[in-house]
Amino acid sequence: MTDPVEGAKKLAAYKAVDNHVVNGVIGIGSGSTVVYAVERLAQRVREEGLEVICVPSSFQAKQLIIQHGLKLGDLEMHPELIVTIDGADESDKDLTLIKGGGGCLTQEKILASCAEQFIVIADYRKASNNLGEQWSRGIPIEVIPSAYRVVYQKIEKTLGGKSELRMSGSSKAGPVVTDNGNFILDWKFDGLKNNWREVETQLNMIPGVVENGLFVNMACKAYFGMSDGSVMEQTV
Ligand SMILES: O=C(CO)[C@H](O)[C@H](O)COP(=O)(O)O
Repeated sequence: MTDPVEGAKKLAAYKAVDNHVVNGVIGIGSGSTVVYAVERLAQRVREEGLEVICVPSSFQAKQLIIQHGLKLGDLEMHPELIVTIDGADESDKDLTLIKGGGGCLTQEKILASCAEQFIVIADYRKASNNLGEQWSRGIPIEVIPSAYRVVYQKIEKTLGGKSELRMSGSSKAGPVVTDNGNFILDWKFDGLKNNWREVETQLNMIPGVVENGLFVNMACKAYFGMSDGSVMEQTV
């Protein structure tokens, strides 16, 4: 693989799957790094007879599971997961994450909360000391469509910063619509906030907010693929 970023994603994903997946029910996150995790899972199923049921966090994850011929499950049938493996947009020194760059934060947080172990896989660009150092697109917040304006006004009034409604771009006129039929606000917070747990709670207390992309005290380990071909492991 010549692209260093893609190579780094693959290294992290393969190592996490090798170190953490045993027979059982697995949560599958979303994004481009997770593609490699599903690829490795499918290899292990073929080569080692690994027996896993995969619970997806998004339409994309469901498609990946099906395309690789893996067993598909859901939280109604399998509310307890041995591990969830997912990417991140940024991860700080405490493994507090920003997630939701792909708009799937709500299901991703649910799957993370149902797992004995929540493992992060990412390339070297995602590791930082403090949130906001690497990821400049803000904290994604899933909102009920009719409330997007009142939510962003309330966020700006209580927490400052600036929010933007995420737009679809050239493929469709209008805003991004999540797998749940909602909108996404990207909140660019001002400066450094220290107490992310409090911020996460404050955001979720605003009527109209479905969930936000701050994952606090959820991840137990992160694997970062590095540009030199190594994998940096971070544990809390
Ligand atoms: O939170 C997510 C999607 O909602 C992704 O995990 C996050 O955006 C990272 O994606 P990628 O692996 O493509 O860098």
